Amino acid sequence: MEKIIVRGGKKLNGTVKVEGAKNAVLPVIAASLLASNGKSIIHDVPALSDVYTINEVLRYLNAEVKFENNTVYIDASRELTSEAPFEYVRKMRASVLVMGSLLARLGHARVALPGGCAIGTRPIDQHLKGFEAMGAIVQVGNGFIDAKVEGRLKGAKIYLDIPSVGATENIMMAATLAEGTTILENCAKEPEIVDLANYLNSMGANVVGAGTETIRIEGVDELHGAEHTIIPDRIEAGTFITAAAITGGNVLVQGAVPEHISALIAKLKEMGVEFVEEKDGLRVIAPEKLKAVDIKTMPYPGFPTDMQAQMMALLLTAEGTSMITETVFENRFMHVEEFRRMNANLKIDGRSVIVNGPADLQGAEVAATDLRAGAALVIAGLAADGITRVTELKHIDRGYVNFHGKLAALGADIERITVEETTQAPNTTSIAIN
Ligand SMILES: CC(=O)N[C@H]1[C@@H](OP(=O)(O)OP(=O)(O)OC[C@H]2O[C@@H](n3ccc(=O)[nH]c3=O)[C@H](O)[C@@H]2O)O[C@H](CO)[C@@H](O)[C@@H]1O
Ligand SMILES: C=C(OP(=O)(O)O)C(=O)O
Repeated sequence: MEKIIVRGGKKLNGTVKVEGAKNAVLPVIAASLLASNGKSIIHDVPALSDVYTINEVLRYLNAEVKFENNTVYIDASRELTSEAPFEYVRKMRASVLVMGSLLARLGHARVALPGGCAIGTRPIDQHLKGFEAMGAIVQVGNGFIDAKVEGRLKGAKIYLDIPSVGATENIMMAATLAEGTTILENCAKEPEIVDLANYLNSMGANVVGAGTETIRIEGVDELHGAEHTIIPDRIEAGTFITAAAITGGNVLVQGAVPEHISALIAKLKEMGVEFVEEKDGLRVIAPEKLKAVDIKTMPYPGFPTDMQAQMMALLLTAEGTSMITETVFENRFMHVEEFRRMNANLKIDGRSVIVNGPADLQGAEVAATDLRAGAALVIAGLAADGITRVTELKHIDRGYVNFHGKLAALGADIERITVEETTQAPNTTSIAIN
C-alpha cells in the first residue's frame, strides 16, 4: 500500500507548473474517435491514470493510440468496434463520453452502465435524452446502455434539465456528424466545453456558442484528425493556490488562467489572500491570518464543486465560522469524517457544512475518499501539527501528476512511501513500517 506522509508547518514558496486539464483531455480523446481519416495529435496531456484508462478504451475500440512526452497520437481511421465494457467504465465514469462519438460515427454504441460513486449517484439521463432526440433508440439492460440509429443521427433542439458537463460534451460530439442542425440549450459553460468545441472545429466540425448557454452545431459528413493543445488545469491550479494559502506561503502558479478561476480568486481575496498576475501565471501571497467566508458550489462560472474539499481544508484554518453549501453533487462530503480525524470541528446540516475555525489541526491517518478529498487531506496535513498519513492514493493519481513531488519542490515536508501490508492477528498492536 502507498501513503503520502506530510509533516505540517512548512511555508510553501517558489514556482509550480500546472498540467493540461484532466477534464478537458478526456472528452478531447473521446472526440478523436470521430475522425474517420487522418491522425490526431494532442499536446499537454497529463500523465494521469484517467488518461491511461481512456487511452485503453480507445485501443479496445480498435483505434491506434500512442502516448509519450505528454503528447497523445490517435489514429481512429480503422474500422472501430462499438462496445466499451464495464472494466473501463468501472475505473472511470468519463468512459461514457465515447458514446456520442461511437453513435455518430457507427450508428451504434454499447457502453457499460456507470454506477454511482463516492460523490453521488451521477445519472446520465440527460446524455440519453439528447441521443434519443437525435433519433437514437436507447435501451438499458443487463448493465449496458445500448444506443442505435438507422442511418445518421438527426439534428434536434435539445434542452438540458441541468447544465451537465458530460451531457453537453456527449451530445455536442454526437451532433457534429448528425444530419442538420442541433441546438443545445441550458448547456454547461465550463472552459473544458470550449476546449472541446475548439478541437471539434479543428477536426472540421461546425460548433458555435460553446461557453454560452446555447450551442449550435451544424452537422457535417465527416471529420478528420487534428492537432490540439489542452488548456491548463484550473482545478490543479486552484489546488496549489489553496495549498500556498494554508501555509502562509508565496507561490507562482505557472499556467493558471485567472478568468477560469475567478469565483475561487474572489473568495480567496475575501479571505485576505493577495494575487498578482504575472506574465506566465498567477502569484498567490497568503496573509498571516485567513478570514472565514461562505461558499456555495454552482455550475461554471460559479464556485467549482471540484474545489469544495480543498476549500474546506483552507476554511478550517480561517478565523470564524464559514458555511459551505454543495449544490452540484448530493453526497460530496465524505471528506468531513476524515477531517474530523484531524480534529476539525465540522457540522453537516443537509447540503451544507458549518466550519468552525480556526481548528487546531492534528496529523492523523486518513483516507482519500475521492480525488479532490485526497488533495484536500494533504493540504490540511500541510497546516496540521504532527504527521498526516494519507492512504487510497489511487484517487489522487486520477487527477494529479506527482502531487507530493510538486509540493516537496515548494518546500513541503512530504514524501510518498510504499508500506508492506501485513496480515495481523487480532488484538496485536499495529506496526508502522517506514
Ligand atoms: C470528467 C469530468 O469532466 N468531470 C467533471 C464533470 O463531471 P460530470 O460531467 O459527470 O458532471 P455533470 O455536470 O454531468 O453533473 C452535474 C450534476 O448533474 C447530475 N446529472 C448529470 C447528468 C445527467 O444526465 N443527469 C444528472 O442528473 C449529476 O448527478 C450531478 O449532480 O463535471 C462535474 C461538475 O462540474 C465535475 O465535478 C467533474 O470533475
Ligand atoms: C469528480 C471529478 O472527476 P470525475 O468526473 O472524473 O469523477 C473531479 O475531477 O473532481
